[in-house]
Amino acid sequence: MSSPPQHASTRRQRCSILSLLITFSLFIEIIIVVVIVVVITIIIIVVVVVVVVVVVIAIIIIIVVVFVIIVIIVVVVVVVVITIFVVIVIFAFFFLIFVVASFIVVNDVIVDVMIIVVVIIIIVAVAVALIVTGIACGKSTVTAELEKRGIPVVDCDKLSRKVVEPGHAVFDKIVKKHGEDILLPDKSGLDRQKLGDIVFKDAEKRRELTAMVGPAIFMEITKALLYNFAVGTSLVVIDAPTLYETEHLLYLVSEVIVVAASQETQVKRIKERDGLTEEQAMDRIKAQMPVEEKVKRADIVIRNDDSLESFQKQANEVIEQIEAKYKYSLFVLWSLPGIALIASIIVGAQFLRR
Ligand SMILES: CC(C)(COP(=O)(O)OP(=O)(O)OC[C@H]1O[C@@H](n2cnc3c(N)ncnc32)[C@H](O)[C@@H]1O)[C@@H](O)C(=O)NCCC(=O)NCCS
Ligand SMILES: Nc1ncnc2c1ncn2[C@@H]1O[C@H](COP(=O)(O)OP(=O)(O)OP(=O)(O)O)[C@@H](O)[C@H]1O
Repeated sequence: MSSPPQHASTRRQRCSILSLLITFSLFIEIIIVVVIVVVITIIIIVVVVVVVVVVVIAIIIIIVVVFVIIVIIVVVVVVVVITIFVVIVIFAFFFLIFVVASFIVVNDVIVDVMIIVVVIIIIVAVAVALIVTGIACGKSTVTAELEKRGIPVVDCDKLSRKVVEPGHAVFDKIVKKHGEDILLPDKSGLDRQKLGDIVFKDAEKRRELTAMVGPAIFMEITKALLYNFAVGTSLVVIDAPTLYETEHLLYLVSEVIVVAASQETQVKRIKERDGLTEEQAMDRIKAQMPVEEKVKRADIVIRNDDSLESFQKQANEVIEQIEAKYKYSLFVLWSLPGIALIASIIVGAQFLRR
């Protein structure tokens, strides 16, 4: 009768071992799950932190790089602008010294240097178109239209009149060379027709006269161009009938416009306009390079053998063409240094007066 209780106790023992095992395995499972959850959470946190850190660093790097690039661009632009401005102001100041000095000391070297400096300024800064014609081909008609449109015209024939007025050194040289007979009866100036009759007949005398008058005309042209540079003009037209004969101006110009007419037309117009004889007209025409030769070298040709209306129409088309081409040529860039140049002239003049 003792065996059944033994079985019961054994079963109980087994049951308690089994429940212990189950509890233990549950415990282990819970620990494993907790460990897994903790590990996954840590991994997620680490990944999120790493991603956030990387993104933040990337944003910071991008901001820094963009900022550095902007700073570099700003610094470069400021340095370049200041450098250009300072160079031009210094340049303008030294140029002024040349100008004033050349008025005080008439020294050929200074004048030459000055001219080279002006020529460089003008080539860089101002578009210069040039009108060339034979005598009575019609350039005054074109220049009148240019002036109507506000385009400055430097008229070499007018300048050649100005530099031989009494009181100018060139006037004295011409009188010294040709004697007082070359003066008007009241001695108020040169008898231009008389002088013309002499020089248009004689190539050597014409060459001598050009050598006397030419440098003074060239100085006047450079002064006029410098003035236009200083006030920021983008296009200047030089009216130079004898451009191809003298050639100096060719280095300055961006565009050569030739106004051409046949020889018969020239003679007819000279006779009508100036009251000269056929022979006097031919002397003047022959003194110049043939118009057709000039036509060959031109950039733009305007023919003037027909009616005034058709000539004016052509001239207007050409003017519109060059006006559009050079409308904005460096105006903005150069008007400021131009003002600096004028300021330098005032300061320099006071400096030299001391
Ligand atoms: C000889 C001068 C006094 C005659 O004066 P005038 O009033 O009678 O004529 P004007 O000056 O209007 O000239 C008439 C025509 O001849 C042309 N011309 C003038 N000088 C020259 C020259 N040396 N060679 C060729 N053509 C000339 C002009 O361009 C114009 O088309 C005058 O032309 C003069 O001083 N010329 C020398 C200066 C010069 O070379 N001028 C050219 C323009 S830059
Ligand atoms: N198409 C035309 N028809 C008729 N007359 C004209 C025509 N073109 C110009 N003329 C006249 O011919 C003359 C010469 O013209 P303009 O004075 O314009 O020539 P220019 O080239 O300036 O002469 P110069 O070289 O002597 O200074 C003027 O009297 C002008 O009125």
